[in-house]
Amino acid sequence: MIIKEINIRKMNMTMKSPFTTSFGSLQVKEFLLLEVTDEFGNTGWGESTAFSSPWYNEETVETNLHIIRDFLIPLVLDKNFGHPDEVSEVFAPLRKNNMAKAAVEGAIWDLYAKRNKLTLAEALGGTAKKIEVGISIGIQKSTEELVELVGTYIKDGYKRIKVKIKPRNDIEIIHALREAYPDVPLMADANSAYTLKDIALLKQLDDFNLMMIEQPLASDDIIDHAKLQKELKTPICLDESIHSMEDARKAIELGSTKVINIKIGRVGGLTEAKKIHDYCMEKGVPVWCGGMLEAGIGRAHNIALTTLPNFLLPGDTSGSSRYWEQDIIKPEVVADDGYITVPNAYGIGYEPNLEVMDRFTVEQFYFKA
Ligand SMILES: O=C(O)CCC(=O)c1ccccc1C(=O)O
Ligand SMILES: [Mg+2]
Repeated sequence: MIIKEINIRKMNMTMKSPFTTSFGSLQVKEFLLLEVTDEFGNTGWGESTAFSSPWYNEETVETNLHIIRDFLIPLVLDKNFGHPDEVSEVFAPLRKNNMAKAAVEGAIWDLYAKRNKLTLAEALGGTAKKIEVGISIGIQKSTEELVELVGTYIKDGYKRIKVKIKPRNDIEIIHALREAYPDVPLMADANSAYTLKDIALLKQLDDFNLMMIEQPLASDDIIDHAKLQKELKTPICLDESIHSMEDARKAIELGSTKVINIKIGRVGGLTEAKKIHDYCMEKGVPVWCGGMLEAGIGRAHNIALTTLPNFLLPGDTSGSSRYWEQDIIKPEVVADDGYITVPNAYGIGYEPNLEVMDRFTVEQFYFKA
């Protein structure tokens, strides 16, 4: 397939409610969408998961725009690819900037699947017809409000509840949630808010039968996580620390993690995500699909990835309506009793809703071979 046209949309959408983590609060979401077109007029869509500011990782919407326009597009425009894995190869000499790479590679994966009359899930080798999903809940104003909110999501049927914790907003809320919901599959995500000085406090979490604790220590660490895991019964799951299959290998060899959260953007695209998945499967380490508060295009990519067999735990991919008044795809993603049905249509399986997309597009950049 020859990449003939690329259109970048800079989007600005406001979420229904702010999402608060240990590193800050987010409600207005700026992000990039990419549409690629081949020599026959087939199209594919990708979404960048970088935020406006570099607090989750070092990338931003603006750095992604710079890297995509000035470095990645010249490597793909008017070039011929037999398979999207080759895109990942041509991007490899450029260091990091994984979310920028993933947005371009993701659009080409969708295009590839459509051209070959496959669903994106099939193109990846996934077989699940429906996926189990959980929900990730930000820090709330009070413990009472959190307990109530969690109750509504349990009623909705979400298969796993994840709550954000940070110092002084941890043991008390987990204790309250366990009192209210003794048996619900529950986990906590610290987004790197702790250090090894907090071992005694983190050990208290062992009393609450959590499925796992996500990224308790520094965002670039795998050494201290190994030390912490030796002290904890609760399994550690790494998010921020894993950018590649090599990172996954090292973390698993060191004993820093027992579960891995795979985010397509963080690892540089679906090709690398699949490599991490396959490596973890071989090692008996379960994975699940993380989320970056995506709009419909990114959400659709997450659903396709989750159909691979080692996605053994419910991920963060909730339905569109949990985030947006109106999503940018048709139909919207629906989570029903904690299940999302994998779409049958070719490629990502959802159509772009151009009317809604246009409404939230603030700028476009068009490239033609
Ligand atoms: O609902 C989602 O998309 C996942 C939300 C989430 O947990 C998250 C959202 C923004 C940045 C980081 C994270 C995370 O998984 O750490
Ligand atoms: Mg996380």
